[in-house]
Amino acid sequence: MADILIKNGYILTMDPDTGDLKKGEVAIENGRIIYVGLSYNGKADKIIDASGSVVMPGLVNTHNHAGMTLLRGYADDLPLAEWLEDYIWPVEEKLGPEEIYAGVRLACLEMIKSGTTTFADMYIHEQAAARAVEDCGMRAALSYGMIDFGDPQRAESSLLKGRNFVKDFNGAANGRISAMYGPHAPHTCSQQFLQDVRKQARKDDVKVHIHVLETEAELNQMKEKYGKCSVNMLHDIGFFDSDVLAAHCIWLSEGDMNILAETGVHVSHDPVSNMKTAAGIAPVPQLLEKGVNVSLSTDGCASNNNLDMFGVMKTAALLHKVNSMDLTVIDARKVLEMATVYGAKALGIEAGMIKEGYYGDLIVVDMKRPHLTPLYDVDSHLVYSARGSDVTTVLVDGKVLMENGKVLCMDEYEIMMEASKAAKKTDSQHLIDVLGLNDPSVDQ
Ligand SMILES: C[C@H]1O[C@@H](n2cnc3c(N)ncnc32)[C@H](O)[C@@H]1O
Ligand SMILES: [Zn+2]
Repeated sequence: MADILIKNGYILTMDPDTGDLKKGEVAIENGRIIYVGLSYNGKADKIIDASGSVVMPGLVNTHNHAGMTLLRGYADDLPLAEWLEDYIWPVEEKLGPEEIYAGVRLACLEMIKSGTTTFADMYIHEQAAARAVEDCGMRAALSYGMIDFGDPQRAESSLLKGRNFVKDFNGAANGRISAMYGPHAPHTCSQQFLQDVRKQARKDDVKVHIHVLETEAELNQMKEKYGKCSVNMLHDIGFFDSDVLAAHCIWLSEGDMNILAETGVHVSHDPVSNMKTAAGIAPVPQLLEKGVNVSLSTDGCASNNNLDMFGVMKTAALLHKVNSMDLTVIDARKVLEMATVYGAKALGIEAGMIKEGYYGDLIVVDMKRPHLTPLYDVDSHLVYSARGSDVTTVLVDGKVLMENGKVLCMDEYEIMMEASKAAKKTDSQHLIDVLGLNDPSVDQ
C-alpha cells in the first residue's frame, strides 16, 4: 500500500525516458516514488487530488545564504564590496545561532511556499541552519562558510568549524541533510587554506561549495596576486573536480569555461542577485553548450531580495535572451531543467525528476488562475507566467509540508514573529514593526 497517491494532475516528470503525462498518477511509499504512470493499481493511505494542476519535481535552489532573510532590505543599492564589507559582514557579527535559526526557519517557510524542496547553503552558525532544516522537513546541502583572509589562525579555526559541521551533520535528518565544505571565495581564502580544504573534502568524501569570479574586482585582485584568474589558480592547485559547486562564475574567459567543462565543476547561476548587485552576466548559454551542468539559485535574500525560484527562472530566461539578442538561446524547458534536474545533479541527490526510485520531493502548481489562463504550453506558463505563490502543495521525502496552500510543518505567524525579533539584533534604526511586536495587546 502506497503512503500517498497523487491523482488527476498534469505530470511534468522532467524525465526524458517517460516524458510528461497529460493526466497521470504518482504513488509514494517510504519517502520514494514507487509509481509514475496513467493509473496506479494499488491503494494508498492518502489521496492528493491535483485536478487543474501541474505536478512537478520540487525546485532545487543551489546557492543560498538562508540566514540572510534577516538582512532582507537591510542595505541595498550599494557597490558589492562596500555592501559586504561595510554593512553585511559587520552586522553578521551581531547574529548568533538563535537568530540564524529564526532566519533559516523563515527562509524555509518562504522556500516551501514557493515550491523549493532542496537548497544548498553556505553561511555562519550553520548548525542552526541544520536544526531549522531538520525541524521543517526540507532537504538541504549545508556548508559552514569559511574565510581565512590569509590569517593562519583564522584558517585553522575555520577549518575546524567546517570539519565539525561535516562530522555532525552529513547525513543528518534521516539523510535529508548533506554537508559540504564551504570555503567562501578565492580572494577571501588563501591558497594554502583552499588546498587544505580540498584535501579534507576528499578525505571526508563530501562536496565543496565556493563563490567563483562573481566580480570584476575579484578577477583583477587575483591577477595582481597570482598572475592568473580564480579559475586558473583553483585549477592549478588541483581544486576542481566533479564534486565542486561554484556559484556565480561571471567573469570567465573561454579557457576558463573549458576548464570548468573538463573538470566537471557544477555552476550555480544567480541571475537576480547578479543583476541586483550589478556583478555582471554569467556566460550561461556558452557554459551549457560546453556541457557544464548549470543550475539555478537565488543567492542570499539580502541580494535578491526573496527566495522565489519562479522569479529566478523567468529572470534567467529573459536575461540571456536580451544579453545575446537571440531569444532562442535558452528556452523554457532548458530553464526548468536547470531548476530541477541539473540542481539535483549538482548536489548528487536522487531528485529533480518524477521517476520511480527517486525521492518523493514534488510540488503541485495550481493552473486555475487568471494569469495562467488560457493554457497552451505548460513549460511556458511555469517559466514566463507563474509565480511561487501558485504552488499549493509541497512534498519532501514523501511527507506533505504544505497542502492546498496551508503550511503544515510550521506555524507561519510564529516564524515571522521570531524572525522579526531576531532582526532586532541588527540594531538597525530603520526596522519597522509591522507585526506589532512592541504592542502589548499582541500575544507574543
Ligand atoms: C558566507 C558568507 O558569504 C557572504 N555573502 C553573501 N552574499 C554574498 C555575495 N553575493 N558575494 C559574496 N559573499 C556573499 C555572507 O555574507 C557570508 O558572510
Ligand atoms: Zn553567495
